[in-house]
Amino acid sequence: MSAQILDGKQLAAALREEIRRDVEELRAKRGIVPGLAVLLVGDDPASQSYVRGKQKASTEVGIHSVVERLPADLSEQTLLERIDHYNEDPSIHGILVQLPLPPQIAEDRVITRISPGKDVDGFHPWNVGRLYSGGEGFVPCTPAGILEMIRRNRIEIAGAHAVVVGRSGIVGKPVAQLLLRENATVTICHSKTKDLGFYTKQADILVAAVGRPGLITADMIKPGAVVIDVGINRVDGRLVGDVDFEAVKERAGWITPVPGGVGPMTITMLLYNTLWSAKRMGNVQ
Ligand SMILES: NC(=O)C1=CN([C@@H]2O[C@H](COP(=O)(O)OP(=O)(O)OC[C@H]3O[C@@H](n4cnc5c(N)ncnc54)[C@H](OP(=O)(O)O)[C@@H]3O)[C@@H](O)[C@H]2O)C=CC1
Ligand SMILES: Nc1nc(=O)c2c([nH]1)NC[C@@H]1CN(c3ccc(C(=O)N[C@@H](CCC(=O)O)C(=O)O)cc3)C=[N+]21
Ligand SMILES: [Mg+2]
Repeated sequence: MSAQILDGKQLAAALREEIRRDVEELRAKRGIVPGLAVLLVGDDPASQSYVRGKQKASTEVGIHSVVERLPADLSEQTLLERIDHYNEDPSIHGILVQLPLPPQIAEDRVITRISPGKDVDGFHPWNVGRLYSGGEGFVPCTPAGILEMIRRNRIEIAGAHAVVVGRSGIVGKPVAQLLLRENATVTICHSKTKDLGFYTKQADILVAAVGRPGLITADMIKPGAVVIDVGINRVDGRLVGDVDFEAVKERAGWITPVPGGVGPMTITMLLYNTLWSAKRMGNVQ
C-alpha cells in the first residue's frame, strides 16, 4: 500500500482562490488593499527565490507587495529605520524580514522592532507569547500551513502522538505548540536526542523540520503514519526534503512531497496573515 499524498500545491491553489475573493471584497466594500513589505538583505540565491515566490503569489491574489532589496553589508541601524518606515506606512499591513540575516545584524532586535500588529511571520515575542497563552495573534506561516493541510484532509489530531523533529523558533517549536493546542500528545526531538528512531516509530503524526536530506528513513516510521516533510535541501540541483520519500511512502498512510507540500502552504498562510491584518486595520497594535 502506498501512502496518500498530502498535496500542498493543490490545496494552496484552492486557498489562494478563497483569499483572492476576500481581498477583492475588502477592496470593494471598505476600499482597503492589503499591503505586504518584504525586506531582503543580501543576495543569497535561495532567499531571492523565496522572495520572488512570495511576491508572485501576493500579486496573484491582489495583495500589493513591496520588495526592498538591501545590500549585505548594511548596518543594523539602517535596517531598523526601514522597519520603522513600514511600521508607520498605513498602506502596509504586513512586514516580513527574510531570514537568515548577515552576521553584523542581530535577528532578535530586528524582529522585535516590527510592529506586532504587522508581524505576519508571527516571530515577534508578543505573537510568540500569544501562541503559547492561547490569545489572538499571528501564527507563523509554516506551522499554520501544516495544521491547515492536516485539517483540510480530515486527519484526526486529538489523541494522536505527534513527534516533531527540530525545535527552531520558526518551525519546530510553534508546530509542536499548535499540535498540542489541538490535543495531540507531543514529543519534540532535536540534535541531542538519543535514538531518534525510538521516538519517530511511535509517531502517528511525524513532522520533520531539520534540513538534513535522508534523515528519516522507512524503518523509522510507524505503518500508516502521517509524515510531514518540512525540509528543503538542494541535492545535485534537485530539491528534496528530510524524508526518504520513495521508501517512506510505501509505509506511511499520508505523506507530503517536496517540492509541492509544505512550501506552497507556507506562502499561502503569509497571504492569509496579510489579509487578516488588513481586515483588522486599526483594531490592533
Ligand atoms: N517548507 C517550508 O516552508 C520551510 C522549510 N524550511 C526548511 O526546514 C528545515 C528546518 O528549518 P529550520 O527549522 O529553520 O532549521 P534550523 O536549522 O533552525 O533547526 C534545525 C533543527 O533540527 C535539529 N537537528 C539538527 N540535526 C538533527 C539530527 N541529526 N537529528 C535531530 N534533530 C536535528 C536542530 O537541533 P538543535 O536545536 O539541537 O540544534 C534544530 O532544532 C530546513 O531544511 C529549512 O530549509 C524552513 C522554513 C520553511
Ligand atoms: N522571515 C522569514 N519567513 C519565512 O517564512 C522564511 C524565511 N524568513 N526564510 C526562509 C524560510 C524558508 N521558507 C520557504 C517558503 C516557501 C518555500 C516553497 O515555496 N517551496 C517550494 C519550492 C520552491 C523552489 O522550487 O525553490 C515547494 O516546497 O514546493 C520554501 C521555503 C520560508 N522561510
Ligand atoms: Mg514562515
